[in-house]
Amino acid sequence: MDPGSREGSPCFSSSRNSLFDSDDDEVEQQDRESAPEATSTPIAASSTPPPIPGLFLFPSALPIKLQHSLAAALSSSVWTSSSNQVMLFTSTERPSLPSFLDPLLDLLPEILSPVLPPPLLDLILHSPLPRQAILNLYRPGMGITPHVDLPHRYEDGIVGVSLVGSTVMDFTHDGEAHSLLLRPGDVYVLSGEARFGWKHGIAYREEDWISDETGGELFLLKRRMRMSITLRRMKEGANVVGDEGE
Ligand SMILES: O=C(O)CCC(=O)C(=O)O
Ligand SMILES: [Fe+2]
Repeated sequence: MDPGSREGSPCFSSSRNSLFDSDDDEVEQQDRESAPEATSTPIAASSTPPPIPGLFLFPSALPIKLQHSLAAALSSSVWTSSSNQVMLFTSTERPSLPSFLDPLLDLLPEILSPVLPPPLLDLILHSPLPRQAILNLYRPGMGITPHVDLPHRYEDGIVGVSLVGSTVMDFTHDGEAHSLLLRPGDVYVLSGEARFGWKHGIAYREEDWISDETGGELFLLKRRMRMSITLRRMKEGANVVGDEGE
């Protein structure tokens, strides 16, 4: 089924450059099946977030039942074509994302409120700006090139949700690098410096070196399939498909 043809579905795009045919130098839509270049030597990742201002990790924030229902909905209604990345947008005409995302959106206040500063929380939860959801499917070996999500197109406060399998997200800035283990059910937020100043990416690998909490013992974690849901607010005027407005 093509979710784009569903009655009342949000604006839908699975084509690579529907919204991103711009000369922005940031990487946006990406082919995640093949590594664009040799991957640098991995740093052992840990589940403790690195000291990057504006990076927040909410470990195991999603109840197992919700993880399963989201993964099941993605499998049955989204990953039905060969595409492994799908973008959904809200707009005035289509103010909601698909209903299978509702339980996640409903839970976000409970997860984020105790930790995030109120203005950031407000932007993420209550902004009238249109919302975008990116749904990504990574098979073992797939990744995403280091990038900054387009700063002119998306607001601060990017929420990421990991499902099914673990991966390692790498953060780089001015020669500094950190790696963070993301487990199923984890939620992360990129804001401020972490969102605008640091690149984030996922190396094209089939396994990751992980260090335990103390930074001591290392073990190799084989990647399984991973699904992710990324939620962002689109800046004013950035939701017009085909009109870059820049
Ligand atoms: O899979 C993820 O958690 C990250 C996805 C991402 O960075 C993006 O789509 O811009
Ligand atoms: Fe990103």
